[in-house]
Amino acid sequence: MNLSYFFTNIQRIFERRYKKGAVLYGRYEIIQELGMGSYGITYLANDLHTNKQVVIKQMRKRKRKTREDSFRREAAILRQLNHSQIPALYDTFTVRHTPHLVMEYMEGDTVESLIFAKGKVFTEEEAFQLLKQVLTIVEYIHAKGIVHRDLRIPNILLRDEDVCIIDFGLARFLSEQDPHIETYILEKKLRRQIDVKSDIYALGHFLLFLLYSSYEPTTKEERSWEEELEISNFARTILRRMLQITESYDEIASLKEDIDCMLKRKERNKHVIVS
Ligand SMILES: Nc1ncnc2c1ncn2[C@@H]1O[C@H](COP(=O)(O)OP(=O)(O)OP(=O)(O)O)[C@@H](O)[C@H]1O
Repeated sequence: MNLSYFFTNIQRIFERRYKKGAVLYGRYEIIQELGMGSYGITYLANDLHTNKQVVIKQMRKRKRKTREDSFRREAAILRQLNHSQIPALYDTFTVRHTPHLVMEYMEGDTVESLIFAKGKVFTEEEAFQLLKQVLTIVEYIHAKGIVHRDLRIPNILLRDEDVCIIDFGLARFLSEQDPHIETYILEKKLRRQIDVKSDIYALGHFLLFLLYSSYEPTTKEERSWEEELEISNFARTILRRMLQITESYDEIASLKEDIDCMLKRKERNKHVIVS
């Protein structure tokens, strides 16, 4: 027996992870495990009442108190959000003292798997077009008084032409405070502050991943993104503000305005070149 198989099985027993075919709460039949995050184990399941596929998140056992609070908060946040590009919360239940969330299954590819498994390449224009779609959803989330705090490539997925945002496990109401914020290192602080700027900062890194998808290294020497990426000056200026290298955007609306302006300029330049 190899070591990783051994540890997986120990964890399965300790966490009481469900196997394919298990029926939870007399209603949800497990199809497969999708992954184990820091707070929960996520499954794809079939809702036997509606015959629809759903996602079930089972709270992990360790650090019970923190995780229970986090599950309650995630449920409260999802309940506030009513948007076709955000998973709807369908149900919550507790079995054997373990809370579970049942939510909408957002079928599609995460941006992470598109880039790293499927080799998708984004041009500068495509990257900003995609970012604009994400921003429309994030603007809605902020308008509901919520900040996501985990806008990374595995949590943004593409379903046909639509973008979806998943995993609200770290989301917070903007009215809350994080008592540990001062103990975080700078990078974590910038991502986790309960402020809309954290989402803008995280989306700066999201944008870097999109732009790097078309990057071909010409030297082994590691350089900064500003040296490596060949992007327009306008794109660079926007990115610098998103990453808080220069004065940060205070809200999504002004970032969207800049992106619109940049995309319009690109469109005009295309016509100038053609005519
Ligand atoms: N509503 C959903 N629809 C479709 N897939 C989902 C949904 N929620 C989660 N997933 C998928 O389930 C897997 C596990 O997700 P989960 O959020 O539990 O953990 P994680 O992202 O691996 O870790 P962490 O939460 O610690 O970042 C991921 O591959 C994610 O894409």
